[in-house]
Amino acid sequence: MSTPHNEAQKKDIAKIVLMPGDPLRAKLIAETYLEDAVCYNTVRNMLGYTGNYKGKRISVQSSGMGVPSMGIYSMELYRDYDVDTIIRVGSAGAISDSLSMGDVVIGMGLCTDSAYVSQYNLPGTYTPVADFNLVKLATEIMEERGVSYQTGVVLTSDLFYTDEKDAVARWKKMNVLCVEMESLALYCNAARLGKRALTMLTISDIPLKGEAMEADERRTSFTVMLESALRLAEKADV
Ligand SMILES: O=P(O)(O)O[C@H]1O[C@H](CO)[C@@H](O)[C@H]1O
Ligand SMILES: O=c1cc[nH]c(=O)[nH]1
Repeated sequence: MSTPHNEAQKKDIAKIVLMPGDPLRAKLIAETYLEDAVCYNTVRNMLGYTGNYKGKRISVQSSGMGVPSMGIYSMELYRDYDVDTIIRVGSAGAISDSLSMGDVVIGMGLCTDSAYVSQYNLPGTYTPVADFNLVKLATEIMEERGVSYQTGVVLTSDLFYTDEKDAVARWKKMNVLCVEMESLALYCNAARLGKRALTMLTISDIPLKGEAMEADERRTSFTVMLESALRLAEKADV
C-alpha cells in the first residue's frame, strides 16, 4: 500500500512518530539521532525516516506547513499506517511575555482561527487537547533534564502574514502562550481516530517585539526540544 503523498509500505513506519514541519528537520533528526535510519518517503520532498533510538523503533515524518498539510499527513499516518502516537516538534512565535527565545512549550490545549473543526458539524465548540499521559511524561522528562518549559494553550493559526496586525495581541488577553500553524489538525485527527498526540514547540520568534532567532541559536535551542521528544518517544508506552 501507499498513499498519494507517502510511498511507504505499512511496515516501514513505526507506531510512534516525531513530526516536524520542516523536511530538513526530519532529515537532521534521523541523521543525528537514529541508528540504521532508512528514508521511506521522498514524495513532494516530505521526507520520512524510520530508525532506532536507544533500541526503540521510531519514525520521523515531516508535516509541511499549515493545517491542511498536517491534516493530510497525520490522517494518513494514523488511519493508513496504524500509527498510535504522533509528537509534533515545531517552532512557534511567543505571545505571552513570560516566554523567551528557546523556551519549550507543551501544547496542552489549542485555540484557532482555522475552520478545520467545522467538518465535524458539532452542535457547539470543540476543545482540542493533548493526550494526558504524554503531557505528564513530557513534563517529567523536562524536570529530569532541568529544561525550562511551560504547558498551556497554543494558538494554531492559518495566518503567518496577516492584515490584522493586532490579532496576536487579542489572543494574549486569554493567556494563550504562543502561535504555530499545525497542531489543531493533529489533535483533531487524533481525537477523531482514537489516537494519541502531543505538540512540543521551541520559541523561535517574538512577533509582538519583531524579534526572530538567529539560525545558529535556533539550531542549539531546537536540540533541547528534540532530545526531550526523543526521550519521550523512547519512554512512551507504544
Ligand atoms: O517549524 P515548524 O514545525 O514548521 O512550525 C512553524 O514554522 C512554520 C512557519 O514558519 C509553521 O509551520 C509553524 O507552525
Ligand atoms: O507560526 C509561527 C511559527 C514560528 N513563529 C511565528 O511567529 N509563527
